[in-house]
Amino acid sequence: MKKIAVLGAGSWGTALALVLADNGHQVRLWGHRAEQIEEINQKRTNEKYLPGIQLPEGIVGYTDLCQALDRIQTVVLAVPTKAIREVLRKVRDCIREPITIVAVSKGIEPDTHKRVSEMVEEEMGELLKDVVVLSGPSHAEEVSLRHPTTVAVSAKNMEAAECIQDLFMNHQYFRVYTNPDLIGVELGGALKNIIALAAGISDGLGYGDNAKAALMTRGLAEIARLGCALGANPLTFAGLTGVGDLIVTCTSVHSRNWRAGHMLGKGKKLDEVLESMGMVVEGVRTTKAAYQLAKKLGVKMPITEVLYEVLFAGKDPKDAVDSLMSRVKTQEMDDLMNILTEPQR
Ligand SMILES: NC(=O)C1=CN([C@@H]2O[C@H](COP(=O)(O)OP(=O)(O)OC[C@H]3O[C@@H](n4cnc5c(N)ncnc54)[C@H](OP(=O)(O)O)[C@@H]3O)[C@@H](O)[C@H]2O)C=CC1
Ligand SMILES: O=C(CO)COP(=O)(O)O
Repeated sequence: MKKIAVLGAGSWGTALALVLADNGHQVRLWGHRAEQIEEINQKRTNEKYLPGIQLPEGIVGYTDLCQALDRIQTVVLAVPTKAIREVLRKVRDCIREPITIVAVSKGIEPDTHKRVSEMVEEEMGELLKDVVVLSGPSHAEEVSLRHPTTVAVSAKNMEAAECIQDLFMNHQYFRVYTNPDLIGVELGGALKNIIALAAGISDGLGYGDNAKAALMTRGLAEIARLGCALGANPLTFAGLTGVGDLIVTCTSVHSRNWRAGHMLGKGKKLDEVLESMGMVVEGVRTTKAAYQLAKKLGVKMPITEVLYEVLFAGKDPKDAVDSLMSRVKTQEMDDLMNILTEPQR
């Protein structure tokens, strides 16, 4: 039995706290809203983020970050990517010994183009023992119902990743693989959110399965192109953190990214969509980061480019689809063959 702190009492932090508590660990779930933490401790529910779920006794809610981190060696970081730097700066003020951070957020930072593990390294410096990334097809809503789920963990230090594999592995419903390709694991989880937004738009416009299959397949091609330009192993994109997460996010009503896209396709404006969601839609910031990266590296990402125009330049979603369909003819496997035959960085 270990003591673990989970930072971020939203959907994913609470669902992962539940897995860890089911595995017999003592879990301190930190959140910044007093009334929500009181609800977790008094009623054993977190109705806003996981309606109808009864939380195990092994989870104790905290609003005081330093208390939550007292004598803790392993921290699960489950806040939106936008909040990571701010939260880690507070963490640094609470601890004296290096800790292991399990990073479960999915995104790329605009402008710096940092992956989550890179942001963690930058912010924690010498107070970081290891950063392990956990990613894969895993909606919090289904994990909290204890429905069978698979994820992968990755790190520069694979021994640390194996320890985290053991921590989360639950033989009834939560199966954890290791994957040594840290870059690929992080990029697959972050970039699929862009395609999920696009798939939601397509569904919102009333297009059918053909259009969504096209977006998912050609989306995976552009994820792999950018990923490989950044040093990922192309095979990772055929795994859980690549196509696996792409499937779950593009085809599920649980997905916040798909739901936001669906509203955009129905004609709502981005601001009102984000306001009405009440939960993080990571794909919006990641679209900006991927658009910038694609331009910088000269990587073709047509779906990301038109989505960027829809989100940030007022392009009509229907016109975005038309501009994708009217592109010059090309050979389907051209770039993919280059990825598979050229040595990766
Ligand atoms: N939900 C899922 O199924 C999965 C999510 N993820 C990833 O996990 C990350 C978190 O997502 P998710 O849990 O869904 O997001 P939610 O929107 O459900 O929850 C985010 C939580 O973080 C809190 N938060 C936001 N900013 C801060 C801050 N500055 N300080 C402290 N707490 C803060 C929010 O508080 P408040 O209530 O005040 O907004 C909320 O409790 C994302 O990167 C997402 O991509 C990964 C896999 C699955
Ligand atoms: O990453 C997820 C599932 O694996 C959750 O996706 P959303 O953030 O779109 O809900």
